[in-house]
Amino acid sequence: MSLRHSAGQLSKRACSTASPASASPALPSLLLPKHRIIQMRTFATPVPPVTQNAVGSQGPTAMVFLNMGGPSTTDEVGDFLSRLFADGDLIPLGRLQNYLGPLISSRRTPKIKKQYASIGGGSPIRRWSEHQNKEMCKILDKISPETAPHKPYVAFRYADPLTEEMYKQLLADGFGNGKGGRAVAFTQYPQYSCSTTGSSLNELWKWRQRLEGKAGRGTIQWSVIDRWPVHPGLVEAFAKNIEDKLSEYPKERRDKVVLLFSAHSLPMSVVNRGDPYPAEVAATVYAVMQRLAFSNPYRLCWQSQVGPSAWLGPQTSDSVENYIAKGQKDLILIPIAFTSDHIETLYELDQEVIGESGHADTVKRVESLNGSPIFIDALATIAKSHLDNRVACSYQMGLRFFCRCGERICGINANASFVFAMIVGQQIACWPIEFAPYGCLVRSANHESPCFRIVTILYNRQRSSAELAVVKPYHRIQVQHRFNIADLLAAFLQVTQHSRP
Ligand SMILES: C=CC1=C(C)c2cc3[nH]c(cc4nc(cc5[nH]c(cc1n2)c(C)c5CCC(=O)O)C(CCC(=O)O)=C4C)c(C)c3C=C
Ligand SMILES: [Fe+2]
Repeated sequence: MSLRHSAGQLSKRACSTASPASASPALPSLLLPKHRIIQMRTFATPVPPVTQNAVGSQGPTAMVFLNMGGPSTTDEVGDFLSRLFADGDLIPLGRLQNYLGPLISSRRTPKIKKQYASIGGGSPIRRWSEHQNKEMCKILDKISPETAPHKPYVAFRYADPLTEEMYKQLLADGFGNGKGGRAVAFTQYPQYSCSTTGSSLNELWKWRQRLEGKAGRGTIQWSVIDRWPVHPGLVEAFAKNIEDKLSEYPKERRDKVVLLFSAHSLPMSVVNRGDPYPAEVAATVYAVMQRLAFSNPYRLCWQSQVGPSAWLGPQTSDSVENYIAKGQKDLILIPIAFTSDHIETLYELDQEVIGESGHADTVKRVESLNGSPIFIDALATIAKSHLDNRVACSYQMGLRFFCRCGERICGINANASFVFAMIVGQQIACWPIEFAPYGCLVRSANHESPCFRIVTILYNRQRSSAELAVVKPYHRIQVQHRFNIADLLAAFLQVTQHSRP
């Protein structure tokens, strides 16, 4: 079997035709030498893709843009903030979430309303997201006819259209409901954070379970584009906008303009648990500078911290102040972690940082990617290679447990005696259940995710052994193998290291 077949296909096959025993060979293979693992891949049988029409296309394909969203009008600010402060993936308030969340959001609403009023009465993110997705789908129809037609959908975490609304629309449009069909969840955060993309995926998965969890066969086959921090098209789009802005400075000063990349900050508590976002943002910055042949001095700084806790620095506003105080007044601000304009570019950077710098003629900001044709082409290229590769998600997703971001979601405490595993293609990822991704899934009747084949491993702490059980909906757990949990984890790490494409 080609590695390129999606785990979704594997899971569908396993669920619809096989007894639990048919899923077992992949796991023992982890304990085998590498050549045996590769051999096993070639034995498996390819599964034809789901087709929804009779003319040979695998389409339609739903292309679902995930993002946080923003209030389109000032009247929506209250709801936007109350959803945002209710999200424990973004702002973990523990047991006090339901009490403190509404309190903080209602206190914050008047101030934030004024900010949205001053940028034209709302966030442009919905307009840009719909435009970018529509244009990307037009390109995809041309470059990927085998998965056409591509249908654009937007799922926001805190504003309309919410994930629930998008999912219901998908079902109304003929996806799922026994017909299967393919949908790609395409995060619009280029760099992965558990607080952003992670939160959107958990929300998507929650609604998938609610709306399709009991549907059985013919549910939507999901796969995920979870990050794309150094895609050449993204890098080119940023670089082009920077070159355009640099050209506004007189030639003799141009090389000395300091490029100040600015990304939304993260609380240090999130950084310290290993969230990949800071490293991925830095990777984008370095790739852009490489493309610019390091034409200018540059720095990365962080903006928009909220509340009194420690956040990743230096703060963008402090950096600008310091450079100006030292006589460096030619500065270009480059928002590097968001793909369209929003309150942090239009209000915080333009009005606060630049407006209050006293040097609005020499401190400038590059255009956000918004309608950039280079950027929209890049989106199409990223989507095309994802569709071609038929992988469920990036390898990085399997290591999500290292940053412990599933701990809270799962609601199972750290002493839980379960290990959770998923098979991604022919790979296996596993981790203590309290760190499992899509934690809600573990509690659901149907142990199958949109992307992954799920197996559960019951871990017996006293015996330090584990029992692999394939959990089928409405079936008793069937124990199939016993093995040492340390071996299993070691094998997992070995497999992921050796079998990257
Ligand atoms: C990559 C971008 C972002 C990361 C990472 C991120 C993390 C993060 N944000 C908060 C708290 C708030 N963010 C708010 C607004 C907001 N955040 C981002 C992007 C990221 N946030 C954007 C683009 C926006 C604005 C949306 C728009 O206008 O379209 C807000 C609300 C505004 C406010 O009250 O100041 C809060 C609150 C945390 C705690 C966090 C990391 C854990
Ligand atoms: Fe934020």
